[in-house]
Amino acid sequence: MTASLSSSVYPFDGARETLLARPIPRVLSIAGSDPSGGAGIQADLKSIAALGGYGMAAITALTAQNTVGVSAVHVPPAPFLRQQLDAISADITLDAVKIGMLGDAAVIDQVRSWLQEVRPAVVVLDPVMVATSGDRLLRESAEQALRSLLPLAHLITPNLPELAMLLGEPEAEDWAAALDQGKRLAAEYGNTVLVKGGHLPGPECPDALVNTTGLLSRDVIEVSGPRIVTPNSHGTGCSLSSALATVQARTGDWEASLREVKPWLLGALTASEYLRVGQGNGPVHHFHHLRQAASPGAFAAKLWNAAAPELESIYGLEFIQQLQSGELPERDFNYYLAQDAIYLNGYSRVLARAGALAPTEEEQLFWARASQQCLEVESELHRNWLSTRPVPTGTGPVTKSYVDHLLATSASGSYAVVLAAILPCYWLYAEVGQQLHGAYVEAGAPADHSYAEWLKTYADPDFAAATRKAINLTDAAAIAASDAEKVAMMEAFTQSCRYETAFFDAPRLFV
Ligand SMILES: Nc1ncnc2c1ncn2[C@@H]1O[C@H](COP(=O)(O)OP(=O)(O)O)[C@@H](O)[C@H]1O
Ligand SMILES: Cc1ncc(COP(=O)(O)O)c(N)n1
Repeated sequence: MTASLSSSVYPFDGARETLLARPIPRVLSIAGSDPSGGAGIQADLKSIAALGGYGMAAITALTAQNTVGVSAVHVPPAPFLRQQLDAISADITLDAVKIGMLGDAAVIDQVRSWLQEVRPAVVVLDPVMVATSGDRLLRESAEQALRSLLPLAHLITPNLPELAMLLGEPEAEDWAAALDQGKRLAAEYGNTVLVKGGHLPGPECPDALVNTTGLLSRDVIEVSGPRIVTPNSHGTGCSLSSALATVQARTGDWEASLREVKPWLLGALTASEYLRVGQGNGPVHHFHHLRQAASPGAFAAKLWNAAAPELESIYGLEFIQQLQSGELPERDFNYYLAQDAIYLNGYSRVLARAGALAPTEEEQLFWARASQQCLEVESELHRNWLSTRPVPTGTGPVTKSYVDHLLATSASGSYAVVLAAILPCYWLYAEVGQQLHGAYVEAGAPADHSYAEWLKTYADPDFAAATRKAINLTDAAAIAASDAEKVAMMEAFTQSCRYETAFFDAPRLFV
């Protein structure tokens, strides 16, 4: 039983593969090479790394170019691009894909059929046609083929000439006309369009996410910023699109991604003067922020490494295996539920404490809501699950120790340390829940499974979103924390992880 069970509960290669957490997103750029390092895959790899991702590149075309212009383009045989793409996707899970220069229709065909097969979770398409210098990077005859790629992208990031060309219209002359075109393109292909203001005059340089299907909080989300007076705009479009792909894989939220990427790009444009590369339109400084702060996602990645062995232990527990197979004795399940209700009451107080310590109103609201939801789940447990069962009433030893640990941390720890103690209950529970629910669905969602109703509660997208947010807030708190505080965060986090495991194992020991 154990063998077949572990393969169904545990479809991936150990706890290393996680369904929710992408602290270091694996991002593939499918683009052309710019040997001067400012645009194309070179800009993409720098941008992906600058935003905390792991970058990969499948090269569609080689250009001979510098900051002044493009002198030659060589497109290798398209089937070889397909070999590159297959080699990557056969081995590596891709959290996001960014597509840039494609060169010609044969290349586009290969990319299209590969995308149709692999269906990456995040696809950002920068429909590169003409370089800043005015040189063509896509054959005119391939423009129709490029349109056929649009339905396979989640986000399209055309500049104004590209937006006009995709619609077959004259170029927009002001921001209102550009937004109007963006809306029409988004409606035509059912995806999100990023309308970019780089090619318009004026002191402001706005960008806007446009989607008319209700995916965003509004049809148009504008993020403005000052226009930097600089000739160094070579590769801004490439850098923006690959940075967005990376952050989107981490946050799952286009608006939040743009709000994170836009200031970074402004910093890169502002600091471009320090690079002194070339005589023409120089590149931007992708790593301008490096000395100022640790990269986003880095601390969350460390936490995840600490949690991975614990997750492995959880999947090995008899309780989890029996819950999955349906063979869990009812009295064990009842004990678990009763302890969970007691735990949630204590946990809710600690979430409220996080709200009290939060540095911004937005974070305060997030934790205050979480605290309230926790009490609501507790009363639902009593109403729907515990009222009809014979359950022990006292607080078990593991529940007591876990809640005491959380309360002690919340009494004396900083905001960052409290978040680190809180996080495993979100993260490990969400991971275990997704695995259990996934395995249940894979087994055909049998209605006669003793715990079918319970397993179904694990498929809650709101909880997954809240977990992602809790991870990001903890990571952000770590960036602002001192070294000593980071050590305390790691201790609080690992201790809570151990209690998570012990909590699932408690029915075996104490019933
Ligand atoms: N001078 C500038 N100052 C500030 N942001 C800029 C400037 N030029 C371009 N950007 C930003 O760079 C990104 C790329 O924009 P754009 O130049 O319109 O596209 P592309 O590089 O594809 O031609 C956008 O986010 C845009 O707002
Ligand atoms: C290989 C390659 N890909 C894309 C661009 C466009 O970059 P930009 O529009 O910023 O000049 C470029 N110049 N070279």
